[in-house]
Amino acid sequence: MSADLRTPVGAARGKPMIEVEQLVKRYSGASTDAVAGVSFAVRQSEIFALLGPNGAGKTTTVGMLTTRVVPTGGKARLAGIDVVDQPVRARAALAVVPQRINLDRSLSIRQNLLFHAAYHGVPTGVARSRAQHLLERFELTDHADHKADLLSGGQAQRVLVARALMHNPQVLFLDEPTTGLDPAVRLFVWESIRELRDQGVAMVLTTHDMREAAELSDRVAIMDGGKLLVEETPERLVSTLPGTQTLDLTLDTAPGSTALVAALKALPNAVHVEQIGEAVAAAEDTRGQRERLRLRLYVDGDAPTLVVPVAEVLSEHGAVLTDITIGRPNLEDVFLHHTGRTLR
Ligand SMILES: Nc1ncnc2c1ncn2[C@@H]1O[C@H](COP(=O)(O)OP(=O)(O)OP(=O)(O)O)[C@@H](O)[C@H]1O
Repeated sequence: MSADLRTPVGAARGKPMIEVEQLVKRYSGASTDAVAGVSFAVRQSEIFALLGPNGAGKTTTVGMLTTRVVPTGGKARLAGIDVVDQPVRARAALAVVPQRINLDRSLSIRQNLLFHAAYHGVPTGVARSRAQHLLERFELTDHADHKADLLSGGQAQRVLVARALMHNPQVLFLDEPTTGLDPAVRLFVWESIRELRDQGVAMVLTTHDMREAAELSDRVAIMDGGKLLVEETPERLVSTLPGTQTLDLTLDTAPGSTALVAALKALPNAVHVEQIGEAVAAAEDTRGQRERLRLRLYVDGDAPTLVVPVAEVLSEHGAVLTDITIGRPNLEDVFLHHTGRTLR
């Protein structure tokens, strides 16, 4: 990155760059709050992931922080600037990498970068050299004068990140930054995000991809029903889960599996059982109506020793095992544990 891009490399994670206090949004006509009193802070050189199922309130929260949505309560400051009292100054401090490619298709890549800089009042000379630097940094120089509508998805995503950096933001909001990208471009974008962190940028990442959240974030918040349920480092979140290994079971069973789940939970070393997603109706057979169920068993100790006892319990309850996988708890399990849902 160019020398003019913000704080020196290795800047200490220090000053709070995003400060959110009891932020509330109730859309007009709604009977409940879309965001119901959320508080958190993100420091310089920190990546904060905001995770949650559909309708949790993530977009609304980010909307308030980026001045697109007016809060109905609480406070939010970016780089010390109140987003409601001083939206223009707040917008100068922030940038958004959107999920949807919203480049001006009639302009070249370079022009897209320069227009963005002009909108933010960056002097022309500075904008030109910054654009050149970012085009090189994001390996876009060969395409700099091509129209934006000729780009591949991966190239367009790199342009979106480059464009966001044209006015040198202190706070960056990333919305599903690598969805749909091939693995190589994805790693490249991740690497660029880490470099920005090293340069002092504070980032809020919204993603449905648990691997992305685990790879990038310093802290993760899980949101549901307009509230933050937990907020911690990814490692600590995983370590607070019950059990050290997991057994994922897919089975066909009669509807209503309470007794089966209780019997699995009662097995030695089984510490917790969670249903993954909704049960799906399966074909009827001689035993009557059946459904397909996915369960995750959290196990203390050696999960393989539980495979035979699990099979016995299933057979006692007339269930047929169709798939079994041994794993370790990860961020996805944390999500499931707190929201009762998988991400997709
Ligand atoms: N403009 C709006 N007017 C009224 N209600 C809205 C508006 N935008 C969002 N909502 C409601 O606010 C709640 C939170 O929605 P929001 O889009 O913030 O959630 P989200 O976590 O971003 O979900 P997703 O992952 O689906 O994008 C939902 O109940 C949604 O229907």
